[in-house]
Amino acid sequence: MSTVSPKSPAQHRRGLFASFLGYYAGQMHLFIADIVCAIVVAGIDLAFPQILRTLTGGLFRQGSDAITSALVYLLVGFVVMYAVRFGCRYFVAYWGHVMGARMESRMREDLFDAYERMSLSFFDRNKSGDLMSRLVSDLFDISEAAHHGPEFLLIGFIEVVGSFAILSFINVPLTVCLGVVLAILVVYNLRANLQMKAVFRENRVRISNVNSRLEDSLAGVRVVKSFAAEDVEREKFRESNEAYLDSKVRMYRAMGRYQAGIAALMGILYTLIVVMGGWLIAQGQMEATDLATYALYISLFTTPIENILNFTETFQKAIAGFRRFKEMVDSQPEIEDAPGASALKVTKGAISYHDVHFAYDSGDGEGAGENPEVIRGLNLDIRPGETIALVGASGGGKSTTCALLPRFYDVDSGSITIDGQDVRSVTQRSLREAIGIVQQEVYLFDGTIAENIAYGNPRATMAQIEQAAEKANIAEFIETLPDGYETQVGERGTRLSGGQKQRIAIARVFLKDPKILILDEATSALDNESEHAVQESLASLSRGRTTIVIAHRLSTIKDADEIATIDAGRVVERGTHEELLARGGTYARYYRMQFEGARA
Ligand SMILES: Nc1ncnc2c1ncn2[C@@H]1O[C@H](COP(=O)(O)OP(=O)(O)OP(=O)(O)O)[C@@H](O)[C@H]1O
Repeated sequence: MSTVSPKSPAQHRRGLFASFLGYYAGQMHLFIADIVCAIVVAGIDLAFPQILRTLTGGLFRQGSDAITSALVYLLVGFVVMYAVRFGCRYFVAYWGHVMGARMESRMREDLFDAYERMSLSFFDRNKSGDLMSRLVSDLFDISEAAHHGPEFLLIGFIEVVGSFAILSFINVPLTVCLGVVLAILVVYNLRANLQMKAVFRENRVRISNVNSRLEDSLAGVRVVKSFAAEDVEREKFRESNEAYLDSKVRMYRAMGRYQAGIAALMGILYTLIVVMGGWLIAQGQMEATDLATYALYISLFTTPIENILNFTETFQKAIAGFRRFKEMVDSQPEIEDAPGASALKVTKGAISYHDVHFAYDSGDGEGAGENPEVIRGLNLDIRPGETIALVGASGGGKSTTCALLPRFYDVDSGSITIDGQDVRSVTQRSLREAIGIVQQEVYLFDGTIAENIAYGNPRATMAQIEQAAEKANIAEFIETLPDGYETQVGERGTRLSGGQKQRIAIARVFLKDPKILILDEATSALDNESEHAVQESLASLSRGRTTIVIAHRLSTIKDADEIATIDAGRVVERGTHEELLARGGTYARYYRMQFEGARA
């Protein structure tokens, strides 16, 4: 399992906040300017009703000449004030968003780095749709909160405190009444927030299910088409889409109730103020101008509170998103280089498995001991330059045996050595550089043929790429293409045949030129003709390299130097093709089954 250092909840919250603040680094100038602009906007908004109060209370009661000359100053003053407000608003809306987008971009890079760092078992446990939704929607929520948060909170705080002070100055009894309604509003909001949190969480899970469904269906589109299973896929997608819709409906119901509740409270507040204010005016305890000004300040007082309360939705999503983000970027890969690990030195290419035990971690929280062992005391010595074929029943552990060599997973006990060096004691980079893998499933990246052959070696020259293609028996085909090596292979190599993709994968390994080779059912998916061509390329690739081959078609491996039969995670017999046939054991039985099956 990935590990996160244990911390108390308070420490965890502080750490989370500190690391969130860390993403403002390098943007401080924008952050400060954003805050200054926000303060200016809040100040101007606060000043306006007070100016109006002064005018209606004093100036507008003087003669028309005095009003006319004052209006010119007033006009100039208002133009300047609103021009400044316009500039500040623009800055907050534009640069504030840019700042948020830059933070989001940095977080996206950090998250992608974390994904790249993770061991294979992490990807066994996590759905790619979920990982994608973290990269897209979570980070968007965080960036929104990062830039709107300080601005809303600060403008809101200044307007609320400023207008409350002015409201209290204008009329105390009315402000007491306002305070009571405000207290109810806050309690109401806190309760509604608790309910909404659960709805948001559910909503997030549902959208990641939709993403996973979509991912799955698009990745398996060929299987879908070949089974004419579009309706099945549609139905599965409809289910997760409807579940998402349901959760959205619940979310909007909760939000609707919440906002309607706020509107009702505001209605009650205004009614109370007008009735109480009217009564105070009738009693001669308040001026009509003051009541009008009071009403204007109420909206300055309550609008930011509403904004802040509404913002809590974004804020909550951002907190949940940032927590998930941090959990991911702080996770340590299960497989790491040992302290002081040295580079692997392959002198001859001898491989040894010593009493290896291994179980896949099911990721359900159980300890490794609870998971069924797939490799159970496997011993295997492979001589330098030898080609050894692993055969055996499906699920016996052949692919797992191979996956342990480049440390895609770590053994639970026992050890694997290359030229006497434990694979856990050397750097993963040097280990994986020494091993070339050709699998049944070839993955080509969207790009040109040349880019795909040179994958992992961006410094490869065109001559080297062509030479690798030559050795893999694919150069001739590439040269017939109008764009040659610059031909786009399409997403996952969809524009190429299985055999062509396979030979491009082989060319990749030729270019890499590793000392050790793993061929995991590299030809099983091909027809006889393609298999023959690929087989030739593989034979030339394995020359002079220690090679482990897994193949179900025994005809393709009978030329191997040795064959090891693996059953239930152990090597049960080993020898040359002839020796094993003569022994009449498991291999001989498989061979007869396939041979007779082919003749039947
Ligand atoms: N990533 C994984 N997570 C959990 N279990 C796995 C994983 N990969 C394989 N297994 C399980 O490990 C066992 C051995 O699988 P493995 O692929 O090594 O067998 P194999 O001999 O190569 O089979 P085949 O010939 O069918 O490819 C199987 O029971 C399989 O279900």
